[in-house]
Amino acid sequence: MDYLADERKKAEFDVDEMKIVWAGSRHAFEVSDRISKLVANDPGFRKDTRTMLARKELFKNTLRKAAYAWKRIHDLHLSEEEASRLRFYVDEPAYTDLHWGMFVPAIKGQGTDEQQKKWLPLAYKMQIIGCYAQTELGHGSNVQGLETTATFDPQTDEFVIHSPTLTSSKWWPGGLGKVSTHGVVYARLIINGEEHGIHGFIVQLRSLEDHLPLPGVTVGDIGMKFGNGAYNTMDNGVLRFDHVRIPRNQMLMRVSQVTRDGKYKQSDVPRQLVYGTMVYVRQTIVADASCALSRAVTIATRYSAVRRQFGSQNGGPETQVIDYKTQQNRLFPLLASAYAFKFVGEWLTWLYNDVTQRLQASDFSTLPEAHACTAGLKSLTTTATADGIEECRKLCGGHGYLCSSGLPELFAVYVPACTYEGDNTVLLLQVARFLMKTVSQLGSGKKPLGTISYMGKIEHLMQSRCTVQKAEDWLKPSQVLEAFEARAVKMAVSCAKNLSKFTNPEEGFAELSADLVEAAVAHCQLIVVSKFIDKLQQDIPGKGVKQQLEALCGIYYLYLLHKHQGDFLATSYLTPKQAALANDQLRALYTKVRPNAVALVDSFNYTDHFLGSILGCYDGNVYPKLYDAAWKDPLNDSVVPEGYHEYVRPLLKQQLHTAKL
Ligand SMILES: CCCCCCCCCCCCCCCCCCCCCCC/C=C/C(=O)SCCNC(=O)CCNC(=O)[C@H](O)C(C)(C)COP(=O)(O)OP(=O)(O)OC[C@H]1O[C@@H](n2cnc3c(N)ncnc32)[C@H](O)[C@@H]1OP(=O)(O)O
Ligand SMILES: Cc1cc2nc3c(=O)[nH]c(=O)nc-3n(C[C@H](O)[C@H](O)[C@H](O)COP(=O)(O)OP(=O)(O)OC[C@H]3O[C@@H](n4cnc5c(N)ncnc54)[C@H](O)[C@@H]3O)c2cc1C
Repeated sequence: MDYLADERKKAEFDVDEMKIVWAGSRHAFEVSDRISKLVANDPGFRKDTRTMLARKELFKNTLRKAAYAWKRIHDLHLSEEEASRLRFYVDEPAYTDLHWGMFVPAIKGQGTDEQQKKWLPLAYKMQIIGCYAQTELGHGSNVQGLETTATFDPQTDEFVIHSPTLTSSKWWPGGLGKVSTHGVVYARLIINGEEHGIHGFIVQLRSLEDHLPLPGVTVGDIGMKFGNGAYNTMDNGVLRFDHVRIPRNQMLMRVSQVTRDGKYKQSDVPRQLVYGTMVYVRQTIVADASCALSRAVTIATRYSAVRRQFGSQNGGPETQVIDYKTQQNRLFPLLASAYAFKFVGEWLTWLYNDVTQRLQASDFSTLPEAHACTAGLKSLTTTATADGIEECRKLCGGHGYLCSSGLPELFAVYVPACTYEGDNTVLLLQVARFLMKTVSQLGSGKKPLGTISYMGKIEHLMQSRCTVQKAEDWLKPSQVLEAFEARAVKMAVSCAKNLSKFTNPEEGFAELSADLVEAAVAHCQLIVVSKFIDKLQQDIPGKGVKQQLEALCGIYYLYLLHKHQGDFLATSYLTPKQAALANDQLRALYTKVRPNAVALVDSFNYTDHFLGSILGCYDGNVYPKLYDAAWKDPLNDSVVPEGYHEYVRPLLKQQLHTAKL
């Protein structure tokens, strides 16, 4: 029986068409739909006991799943797109993520043609397994501060890789702890006593015969991480080198080279390309944020439609908690954010592909913007998604705290995304640097392009005032864009003015860094809002689909406007009355979205297997499932628990000395 059938009947739009919008294309939908069912129906990919397994058992099970996934990919002749969908629906972090997601891209992006020819075929067949070994015990954010050394030995034509201190131990790389045979290891290049900065080197870590560490290599897992199950399926590792020798041609030499006679040469590509793998992964993290958030929102929305508390009249049913405005005000902006992040993720993938093509044609002009966009949007979307998952847990009340809700594990797996691939604050400071540079160049005749083109309208934006007179005026895209542009430009200019008061710009930057981070957030929010609005300019078929997306877009920007009202008011673009009208419009949009809420999360097309949540199951039959699951918990295997006779019974039977106690 479908306990959510009434909700589904209320939908005012074509859910099948919305599924295609969400997937990106009809083809993408068909692939995704087919692979999600394939995974859901395969007992080899079961994951319902994951939070109950001890680490060793959990890890072994992940190794089994990864091998099984690889076999299925081969047996079924899956394409790259299908394999990537399979990884997504298997829904378990594993060493394979780092192999495919960072090791291979690092060789592709930073290796010469010759190096790619040698290493990629081995990596593609998984005859070697690689990780990305950059972070150390002492330094993660400060890449220039890494201590591992790679010293060129001209006698033998080798590099000597060494960990000179405890803090130079590699620490965190995923897949390193127990599985990787190789790593792209980042180290300070030293030639003839002279330092040449951080470079990547392909280093073999373990024997391909018996998997033992090679001489001079000390390697292991760094231990349990946050949450049950969760990211503990991954072997994040520690690694030390004691004068390990590798051939000279294992330095990744696309960006710079070391010749046989020990000369250091720089190609005509910018040295920042050494950071290229991080740009790539940040882009994939943005594309992934909408998936994690939409998953949590699906659970919270379906459950909020099932759950009833208070409000019974004349013995009738109580109120569905989704009908409380407070619930809507917490839930619907997250639903809207999931869609917003989907569209900005699609756009960022386009931007990344564009910059990659330009780099191949030696056009490096858009690299700073690509860096700022990937860094800023990675920060914005992961922070909002991690916070959003936790909010969804609270939206589900007490039951949200049960592992069977799926939300605790989802949060524990997701939250490190705020830290890995760049701490979110550190990344926003990169965006702020980019903004300050842009503002400082405004008078120079250099036209700001792309996501900072609005800075070209600075004079207009500094003076313009909001013209909204009634709540519906907040539905005009041009009005909304101007509001977000004026806020972003005014915050950036205010920071730049304050910075100019310092004689030492670096000191000023450090002192004003909290304001700079806020200016960076305003800029990134503008990007997300503008990409959502751009999406709505496209032809979107299907009854009512565009209207629902317009309502969600409105919720996304009006919620931000309400939350950051202080910024908008402080920059004098808005009056308090106009801010209040924005809030009136926001409430009106909640009412519009309410009957469509369940259908809007159905449009994500997630299987029950993928959701892994009793509260979010498609049929909404929550209570019997919760009740049954409780009895299946291993603690209920026996009526009287182990330890009763040892620890509880003696307490119950003790003779107290003081009867008054
Ligand atoms: C069980 C299931 C099994 C299934 C099996 C299926 C098998 C097959 C399936 C195949 C499917 C594929 C699946 C793939 C999945 C992919 C998923 C990926 C998973 C990802 C997991 C994440 C793991 C985490 C990894 C990491 O964390 S790696 C380490 C990351 N580290 C950081 O991010 C460090 C952060 N710090 C920095 O980036 C920098 O140092 C800094 C930006 C802070 C700069 O600091 P600094 O000020 O010192 O700067 P520099 O002097 O170095 O440079 C300044 C100038 O350079 C510019 N700059 C800086 N960075 C960049 C950049 N990245 N790009 C371009 N330019 C850059 C600055 O702007 C400065 O420029 P200016 O001088 O002009 O101002
Ligand atoms: C689950 C997980 C997986 C990972 N996988 C990998 C991997 O595969 N390979 C790899 O190489 N690394 C990996 N990492 C490491 C990760 O990239 C780093 O932890 C991350 O870049 C943050 O660096 P940090 O740990 O040095 O943090 P720190 O920089 O020490 O941050 C600590 C605090 O200091 C603040 N801070 C730091 N610098 C500044 C500044 N300049 N201004 C203001 N505030 C500042 C930060 O905001 C933060 O609040 C992984 C980490 C995790 C958690």
